[in-house]
Formats: sequence, C-alpha cells, structure tokens
Amino acid sequence: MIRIQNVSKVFTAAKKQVQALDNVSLTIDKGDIFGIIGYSGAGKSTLLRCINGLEIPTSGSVRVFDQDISHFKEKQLRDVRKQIGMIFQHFNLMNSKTVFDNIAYPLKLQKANKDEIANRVKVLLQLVDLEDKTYSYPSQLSGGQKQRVAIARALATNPDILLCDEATSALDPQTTQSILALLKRINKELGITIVLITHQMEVIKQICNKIAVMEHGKVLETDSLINVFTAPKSQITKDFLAKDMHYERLCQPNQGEISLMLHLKYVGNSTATPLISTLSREFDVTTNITYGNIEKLQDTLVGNLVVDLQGHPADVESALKYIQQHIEVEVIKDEYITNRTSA
Ligand SMILES: Nc1ncnc2c1ncn2[C@@H]1O[C@H](COP(=O)(O)OP(=O)(O)OP(=O)(O)O)[C@@H](O)[C@H]1O
Repeated sequence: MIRIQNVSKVFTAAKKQVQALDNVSLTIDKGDIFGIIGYSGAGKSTLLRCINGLEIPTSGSVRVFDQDISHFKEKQLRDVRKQIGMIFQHFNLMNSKTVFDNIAYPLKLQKANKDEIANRVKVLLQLVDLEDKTYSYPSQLSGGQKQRVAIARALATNPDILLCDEATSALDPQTTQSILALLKRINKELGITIVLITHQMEVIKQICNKIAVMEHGKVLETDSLINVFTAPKSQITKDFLAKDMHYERLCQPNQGEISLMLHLKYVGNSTATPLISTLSREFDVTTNITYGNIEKLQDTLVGNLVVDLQGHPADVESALKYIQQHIEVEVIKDEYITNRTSA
C-alpha cells in the first residue's frame, strides 16, 4: 500500500544543509498498524509527511496506492490526500468552530450536501463516543476528547490510511490507552491502515504489528513487532526496550564475587521454563529479579526478565552457560562488575 524506496530529503535552512532522511526504504502493507520510533530529530515527521506529499523527497520514490507521488503536482496531491487522514500531537482543531463544524469541515470542502454532512458527522461522533459534545467548542474539551474530535475529522472523508504524528504525546497515560484502543478499533473494524510516529516504545507495543527504528535520518531496522522485541539488532532499539523495562541493579556483589546483569527473553511456550529456581538450586549463585513481565504481543506471549546473577566467577560463568543452553539471553549494562575492595 505504501512503498518508500531510497528516499532522501535534504533541507536547506540559513545556507546550511540538513539531511533529514538518508536513503530510507520501507514497505507498509494494507491493514498494518506501522510504528516508526526514534528520538527527536531522527526524521520521523519528515518521513510521515512524505507519505501524504506534504514533503517532496530530494531523491527516491514514494509509492502510495501504487502511484509514485514524489513527482505529483499540487492538484494530484490534493486528490491523494483525500484518501489519507492525519492527526497531530496538538490536535490542530479550529477553536472558533464547534465539534460538529470541525468534523464537517473536510466534507464541506468536498461540497457534500447538508444532509450527507449531518449523517456522516453523527456516525463519526458515535464512533469516537462524543455525541454529547456535538455543539461544544474545543476549549470545553479535555485533551483526549480533542484528539477524538481530530480522529473523527481525519476519518470524515473515508480515508484508507491514517497518519498519526505523536498523537498521544500530549496525553496522560490513561487517556493514551483509550486513544490507542480507539485507533486499534478503527484499524480492525474499518480496515484503515495506520502509520504512527512516536518516541515511546509503550505506544508501539500496545498497537503496532510492524515497526521501524530511525536515527539520524536512517531506518536502522524494520520488522514485525515480535521480531524486533525478541531480537533487536541496533543499539538504539535495545536502548528503547531497556527504557521500557526500567531496570536497575538492586544490590552490589560481595567481595570477591562478580555480578552479571542479564536480560532473559522468553517467547511462546518457553515462558513456562522454571529456569530461575533451577539456577539457585543447581549453581552456587544468587539471582535477584530486577524486572519481569509477560505480555501478549500480537497473540504471542513474550516474557522479559532482567536478573542480577551474583557469585564467584566460575559459578556465574557456569550458570550463564546453562541459561544460554535453554533460552535467549543478553548480557546488559556492564559485562562484569567486580566488587574488589582495596586490600
Ligand atoms: N522545514 C525544515 N527546514 C529545515 N530543517 C528541517 C525542516 N524540517 C525538519 N528539519 C530538520 O530535519 C531533521 C529531522 O526532523 P524531523 O522533524 O523529521 O524529526 P523527528 O524525528 O520528527 O523529530 P521530532 O520528534 O522532534 O519531531 C531535524 O534536524 C530538523 O531540524
């Protein structure tokens, strides 16, 4: 549905050149909820804006609905944009217009008649559960309600694609959950392909089936959510995942012992492996669990356990070998921390 091939974008500002996108290639299929994650300045917004022709690549091609839009004229781009809705971090509603008029606006531009507009707005307000706010003004709404109005407006013209530019970044965690649930429902029930950009792994994890990780204008890796979560390739992806897990060392090893912080990854049935109890029983090591969770990602159980393994070097080595024979494990943070007090 969307095929981005070797796209680069260079901006020139104050006689300086900024390479916002550097040879980016991505494929987004119909029905995907595709998440693009990266830190500020990675090029996410520029890439998203290339999909609806708000930015034109310096080189490369952007194919949407099987047409290369990178050379389209403004009139052709306007037609393509009718099939692509967009929502933003700060909602971009018209404050002087009611909820009804905000949602009706794209329909009025399309010269729909009064009855068509009234019917369509009613359906959309039902979809986003805001019928009781039909004649309210944006200033009378909460952030989450404003984003619901923005979603209804973006869907007014029945688009096939919805682009979400940091759509939940200005919302509290609970409201974020409800907006993500709404996006998921829109994807499932209306078959709308969603492309979202974010700097929060939490958001990606909740709803995306595929993901791309960006840094300095480049896509470092792109794969299914499960593959990226269970076998991240780039350091920045590992950093995002680590941040999502909030782990830290709970205690320091005793004198002469070493400590190893490990990330154990369980996928599917291996979640049941009684590994930790075996470690304490069979090897002379202590294991402190500093983080643990099991979650369902796209119907697959994925478990993450961060343990601090402590003991004498030979025992820790044997325990590590044992773990490696059973599940995927990554040594995180410092490889070895030896607590040697000066003699
Ligand atoms: N119109 C522009 N003119 C000049 N430079 C730009 C323009 N738009 C973006 N840039 C630059 O391109 C780079 C990528 O910006 P972009 O907004 O795409 O990143 P981002 O990952 O979306 O960041 P953020 O999360 O902060 O929005 C940045 O260095 C930015 O300053």
